[in-house]
Amino acid sequence: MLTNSRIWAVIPAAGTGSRFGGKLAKQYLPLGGKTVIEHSINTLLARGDISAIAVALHKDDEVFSSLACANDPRVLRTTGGSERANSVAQALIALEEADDADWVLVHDAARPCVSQHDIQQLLELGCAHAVGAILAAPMVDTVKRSDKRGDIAETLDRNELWRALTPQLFRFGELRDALSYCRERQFAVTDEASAIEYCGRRPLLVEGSCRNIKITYPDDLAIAEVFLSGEER
Ligand SMILES: Nc1ccn([C@@H]2O[C@H](COP(=O)(O)OP(=O)(O)OP(=O)(O)O)[C@@H](O)[C@H]2O)c(=O)n1
Ligand SMILES: C[C@](O)(CO)[C@H](O)COP(=O)(O)O
Repeated sequence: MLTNSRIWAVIPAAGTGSRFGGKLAKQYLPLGGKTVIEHSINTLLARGDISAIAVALHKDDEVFSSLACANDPRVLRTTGGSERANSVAQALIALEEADDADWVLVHDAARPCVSQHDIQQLLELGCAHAVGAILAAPMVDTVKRSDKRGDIAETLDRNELWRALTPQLFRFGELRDALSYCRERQFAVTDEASAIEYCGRRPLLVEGSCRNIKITYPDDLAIAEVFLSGEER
């Protein structure tokens, strides 16, 4: 057993996909015979040790209820907010039975290619860590910082740089309080780890597959199709 505490999950799915474009939000686009979000949710549902999954939906969402996973007794719905962090905070509130010491995995609806292997690694290492952990991918390119004109200001040491992925794993109460702390101070929080970091804590980086892409632009969908095609995950 990974932990004596329960494990819950949150799927922020209230975004409008402004960078992707199109009429239908990217989480509902078809991908390998399902929608993008169904891959993300089904991969978590396939684990028997997740007590429930709270999905944060856009206030005008009319699609989610038509998906098969919407009828799963472990899938709860709530309305998200204008920023991703607000959507996550709302979803935590929806998990009414969670205790502060329980663990919660937060995973973007828009990351349909996450593997069971990477989730298992995250849980094994994260539940053994004092703060929690996130999946992340080491930087493979040479990285530049630009100045205001767009000229190169410096070349960064990529050996210290990682791209933050999801899922991200934290104690339920600590994450709720960290998000609230940052919201009150209007700190920019683009992932759960940054909220925890603002509170002076240092989560663990767990190396995950670079196939765990976020569908952000249209080309990403074609890449995800290739990653998911006929593959044992
Ligand atoms: N207010 C928001 C914004 C984003 N998300 C979710 O957070 C994940 C990652 O966000 P991103 O890829 O930025 O999605 P969008 O906000 O939809 O895209 P964009 O920034 O291009 O508008 C997605 O699953 C998205 O649905 C959310 O729940 N609530
Ligand atoms: C949480 C996240 O997926 C980590 O990379 C990301 O920060 C969310 O997406 P956004 O593009 O920053 O909204």
